[in-house]
Amino acid sequence: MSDESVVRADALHKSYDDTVALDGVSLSIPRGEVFGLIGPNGAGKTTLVRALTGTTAVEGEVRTFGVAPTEADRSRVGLLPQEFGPPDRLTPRELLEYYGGLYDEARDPEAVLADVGLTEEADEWYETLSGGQRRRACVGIALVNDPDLLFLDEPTTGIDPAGRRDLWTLLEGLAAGGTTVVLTSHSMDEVERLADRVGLLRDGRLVAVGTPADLVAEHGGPSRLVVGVDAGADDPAATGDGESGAGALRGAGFDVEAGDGELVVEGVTPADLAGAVAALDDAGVGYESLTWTEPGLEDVYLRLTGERFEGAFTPGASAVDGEDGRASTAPEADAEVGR
Ligand SMILES: Nc1ncnc2c1ncn2[C@@H]1O[C@H](COP(=O)(O)OP(=O)(O)OP(=O)(O)O)[C@@H](O)[C@H]1O
Repeated sequence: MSDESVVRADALHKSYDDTVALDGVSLSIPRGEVFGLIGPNGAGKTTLVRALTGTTAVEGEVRTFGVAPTEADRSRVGLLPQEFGPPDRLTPRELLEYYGGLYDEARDPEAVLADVGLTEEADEWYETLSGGQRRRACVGIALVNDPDLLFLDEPTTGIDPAGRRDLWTLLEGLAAGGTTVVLTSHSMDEVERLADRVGLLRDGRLVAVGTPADLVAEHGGPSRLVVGVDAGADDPAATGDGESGAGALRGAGFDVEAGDGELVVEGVTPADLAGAVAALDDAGVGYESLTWTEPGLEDVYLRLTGERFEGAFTPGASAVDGEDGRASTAPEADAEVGR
């Protein structure tokens, strides 16, 4: 592994009685990288963060800045644990002053408050803040020593969409300035946007590591066109007579799987879309919706963990309304998986 690594782990193992939390995890994270850790509940993400920060003992070797985490210069490391409860009867400003006072040098609390969007709530007790505001305060505490290495265990849980985007912009700026970030999250859009590389943990093992694009290309599966049809109006058993949606699409050369109220065509490229729509229109087939979906990190997650969940948007999905034919972009993916 490279000597340039800010974080390096070799063959980490950790068990709690019969529960294997880490089962041979090795990784190397270079300076300035945002490394996203994803995986189902109980996969070992928090245990890995704790191992990398020296807050739990593990078998194997961990190095941060080339030394054991317990030996590393703590002024260079920021940690936002998954569960962190600072004193309730302090305000965000007081919390930042307090935690900043633990270091020889700390950032100006006002600047940190601005970074995490708490300037207006700076003088309210922590206990009176909303859940998302509390989480922002906790993120601020992790930033107060201006760390070179930042561990964030589910940092945006409970933070509203605008606040999440603000925080993402902040983290992108930190990474651009050379801060190394280890981020665990159940939000696939968060990880897909922020992470240079992603590690997927399952049962204590890193089962895939790569850039989001590489993981999607390798494990994401094909793009899909789903045509929503009135179940009664389309004949799922149609074999290409041109009178049903399935037949029309098959007649145009598409491999169609017909289900209850929907026709699914896999591997449709953007260039194929117009042909599919034309085939349906030419055959006079009525349809309720057309949804074209590119695979995203969420598909990688679902495929590699074998998990399924209902009602989630998929990153990159766009829809064409069957009524007026206008293309529209689906709401940005905000699926939280594994919860
Ligand atoms: N202190 C502990 N004592 C006993 N078992 C533990 C302890 N900490 C974690 N475990 C177990 O180790 C496994 C990994 O837990 P961990 O918290 O690392 O998972 P995670 O991926 O962070 O999960 P989540 O997404 O729910 O936060 C789980 O089976 C968990 O029950």
